[in-house]
Amino acid sequence: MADNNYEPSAEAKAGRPFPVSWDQFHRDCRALTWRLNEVGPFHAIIAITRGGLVPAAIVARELGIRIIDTVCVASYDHTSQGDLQVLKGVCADVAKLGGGTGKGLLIVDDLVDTGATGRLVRQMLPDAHFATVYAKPKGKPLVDTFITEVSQDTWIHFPWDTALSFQPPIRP
Ligand SMILES: O=P(O)(O)OC[C@H]1O[C@H](OP(=O)(O)OP(=O)(O)O)[C@H](O)[C@@H]1O
Ligand code: HPA
Ligand SMILES: [Mg+2]
Repeated sequence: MADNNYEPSAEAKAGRPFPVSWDQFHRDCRALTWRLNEVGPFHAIIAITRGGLVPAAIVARELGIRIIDTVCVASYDHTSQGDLQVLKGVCADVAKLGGGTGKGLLIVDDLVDTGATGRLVRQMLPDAHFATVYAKPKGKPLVDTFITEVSQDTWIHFPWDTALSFQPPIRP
């Protein structure tokens, strides 16, 4: 019997796959850092877990930043904005460095899609600089610096979520 409550995943809705290799991701993070180097200096980096952890490590290495905090966010249903839960906020030492509003702090995430996560962290730290590697049109206005824009119907496959596998030829 058909399941009438079936809700396709955000990935299935997006439809257009965009696989990113480790090499490409590293290159894109470096390109992002070149731009951020023009904006800083920053007192500390705040990685939005979990996707922001990898770019944050690369950006921190390139900019020589050693104070790194996390904002831990869990989204249970990616199809609506109300389902985000902050599991851990910015720690007091880092919040103090940003004067309470985030001034001089750099927030890093792998991408913005609908902008729900970005909106949440912006509310927490309105004066922080928000950087992502990739941006989709809906979330783009929330980001201060990003490297590559992809269409809203694209689903980015990050290297930590994927593995090499056989692909059938285009012409069978
Ligand atoms: O702009 P949005 O629609 O909020 O989507 C962007 C967020 O979604 C992904 O994280 P996800 O919540 O899937 O969790 P993860 O980082 O732990 O993989 C991504 O890492 C961003 O944080
Ligand atoms: O395009 C995406 N790829 C991976 N995770 C995501 N979370 C929201 N959008 C995406
Ligand atoms: Mg994330």
